[in-house]
Amino acid sequence: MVPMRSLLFAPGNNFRRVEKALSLNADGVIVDLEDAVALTEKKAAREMVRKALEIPRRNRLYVRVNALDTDFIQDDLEEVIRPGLDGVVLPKAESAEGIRYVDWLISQQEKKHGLGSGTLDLIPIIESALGVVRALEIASASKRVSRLAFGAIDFTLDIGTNFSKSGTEVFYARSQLVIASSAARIQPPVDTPYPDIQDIEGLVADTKKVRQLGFFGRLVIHPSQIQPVNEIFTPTADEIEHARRVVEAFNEAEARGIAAIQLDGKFIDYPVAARAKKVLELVETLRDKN
Ligand SMILES: CC(C)(COP(=O)(O)OP(=O)(O)OC[C@H]1O[C@@H](n2cnc3c(N)ncnc32)[C@H](O)[C@@H]1OP(=O)(O)O)[C@@H](O)C(=O)NCCC(=O)NCCSC(=O)C[C@@](O)(CC(=O)O)C(=O)O
Ligand SMILES: [Mg+2]
Repeated sequence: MVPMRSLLFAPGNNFRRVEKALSLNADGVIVDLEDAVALTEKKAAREMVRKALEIPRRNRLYVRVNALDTDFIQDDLEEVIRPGLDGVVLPKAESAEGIRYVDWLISQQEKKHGLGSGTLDLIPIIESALGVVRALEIASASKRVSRLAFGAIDFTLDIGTNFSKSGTEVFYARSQLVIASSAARIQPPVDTPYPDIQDIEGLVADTKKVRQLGFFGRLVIHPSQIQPVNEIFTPTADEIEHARRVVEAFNEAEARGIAAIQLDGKFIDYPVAARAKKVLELVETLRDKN
């Protein structure tokens, strides 16, 4: 599993920002060809993505192409899929057929550029009512789909409201993405960008809330959002210590034929121990990455 705690967007027509994004500690960078790029700049932005692929980096590099209902997507994919690109982010994903079509377009480019078949990752952004309703079929449409992402600003526009600090209006959609991802056996979803760049306290509170809902990782739009988001998706020393004790105590009990014990007054059984093992696995993956 590739840990994707933070995915930083950088506008595809602003090379300085793309360069800077690639030098920061976001787990992934998404060079945007869609909404952050004016119609007149779309072509130039594709060239920037190719230039960006030559920059040494520690993070995974994705490109957000334009949506399926635009005239841009085919050329976007043709002109930006090159060795070094890790994946494609598809905005406004609404159907399994759409995902399969994009999967096929990506496969053509993989063949053309000598990339292994299926190497490129695909992250659909669910940001409409129809996308939320069809989340499971979108998540299951191609082996290439590693995880879904949520886009709350377009989503709330679609359902006729706005993305509020309380997030009441997106609670159902967020949970639907978590459940669909789990049912499709893909990675947990990545949450929407938090638009109030100056409100780090609000970002932290909202991100802790979505972690509890079952998300892993968040789209970010400004360098100041990377560290707080990375921290929330990194187990703390106390969480690691607790997970170690749970696994140790459970393994000992299991060896004696017991599968229900208590530790510090709390009940431990198979699913509790499995959860603790997952925490330790995440710690190992993050260690391998650094
Ligand atoms: C918001 C703002 C313009 C503010 O700029 P400002 O210049 O005022 O910020 P400052 O604080 O002055 O920057 C201080 C220093 O950081 C550098 N710096 C800033 N941002 C950086 C960055 N991202 N990457 C690298 N570097 C960066 C800057 O260059 C400067 O560097 P330096 O000069 O060296 O000091 C800027 O952040 C920005 O462009 N963000 C990305 C916007 C974007 O890609 N949006 C599209 C994707 S979201 C989307 O589409 C979601 C969704 O799909 C979801 C839904 O549906 O819900 C939808 O539809 O909405
Ligand atoms: Mg959007």
